[in-house]
Amino acid sequence: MLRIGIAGCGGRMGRMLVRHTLDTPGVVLAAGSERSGGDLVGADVASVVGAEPVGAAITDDPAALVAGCDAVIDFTTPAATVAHADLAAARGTILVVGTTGLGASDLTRLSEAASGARIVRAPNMSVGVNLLMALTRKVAATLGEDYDIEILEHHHRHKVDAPSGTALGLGEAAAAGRGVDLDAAADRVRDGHTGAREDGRIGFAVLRGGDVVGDHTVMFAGPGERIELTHKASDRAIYARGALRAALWAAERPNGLYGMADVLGLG
Ligand SMILES: NC(=O)C1=CN([C@@H]2O[C@H](COP(=O)(O)OP(=O)(O)OC[C@H]3O[C@@H](n4cnc5c(N)ncnc54)[C@H](OP(=O)(O)O)[C@@H]3O)[C@@H](O)[C@H]2O)C=CC1
Ligand SMILES: O=C(O)C1=N[C@H](C(=O)O)C[C@H](O)C1
Repeated sequence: MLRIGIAGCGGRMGRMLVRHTLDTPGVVLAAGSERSGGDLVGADVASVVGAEPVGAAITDDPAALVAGCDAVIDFTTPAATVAHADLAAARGTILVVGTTGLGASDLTRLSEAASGARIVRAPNMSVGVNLLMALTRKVAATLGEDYDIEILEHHHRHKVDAPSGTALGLGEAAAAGRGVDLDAAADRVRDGHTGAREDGRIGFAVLRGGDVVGDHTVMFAGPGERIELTHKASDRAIYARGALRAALWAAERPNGLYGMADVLGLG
């Protein structure tokens, strides 16, 4: 049995992960954490979904979380995630990272930590979105620059980072298909008198509102036609199932930094 610890177990994804850990064969709910001073600290981790106690109290000590399980699943904040990565590397604990909004220095910290731990990081753990990424790369590689690439995303009103990690991942896939660097090609914001669209750009458009779980479209707008590849999430369970699959997959792998394409065999 793989002992799972859920970082940020009181959050939207944290609760979904607790529920799925309780219901998934081969894993056991062993630990959970919340931010220091949070109301849930000290409660049984299963209580966040109203389930029978599992005998593990929610901690606000990240070291205790990492020490109390074989695999931490982390959908929290960039600052918490990099701290978990350092601790996971020191103990050889598996780390599955769903947190988005990580900066370049955070990603470097995760890479360094992966010399001491198995880390799976993905901005989206669903099977559908990872297939969409593979399709996006293929379509971008097939079409020429006369097809303008625009990436649209819509999320719930509580989301704090933009564009979404998934939208940026789709941008990376499109850029890789075209053989260009996303940082150089991306138009992440447009406002005012921007001038006409330049060839070769990859544009982003962000919507926030309501309780939308996560919608993403990659549009290839060409002369006389448009191709739109769309994924719409209606249940956060797709991310929780992917994260648990990643933890079980990583348990059989050597230390290193992996993505969902590795877990799903799409690489
Ligand atoms: N990769 C994927 O498939 C997916 C990724 N995500 C990403 O996951 C992240 C979380 O999303 P969501 O669940 O909606 O957000 P929430 O804000 O609902 O959940 C985050 C939780 O982490 C807690 N937290 C914050 N800091 C710490 C800390 N230092 N230690 C322990 N817990 C902490 C928060 O507590 P508090 O409320 O007190 O701050 C909160 O309970 C986002 O980055 C989101 O983009 C979301 C869905 C799918
Ligand atoms: O914050 C969310 O909710 C989501 N975040 C991830 C992202 O930034 O892409 C994944 C999913 O879209 C939901």
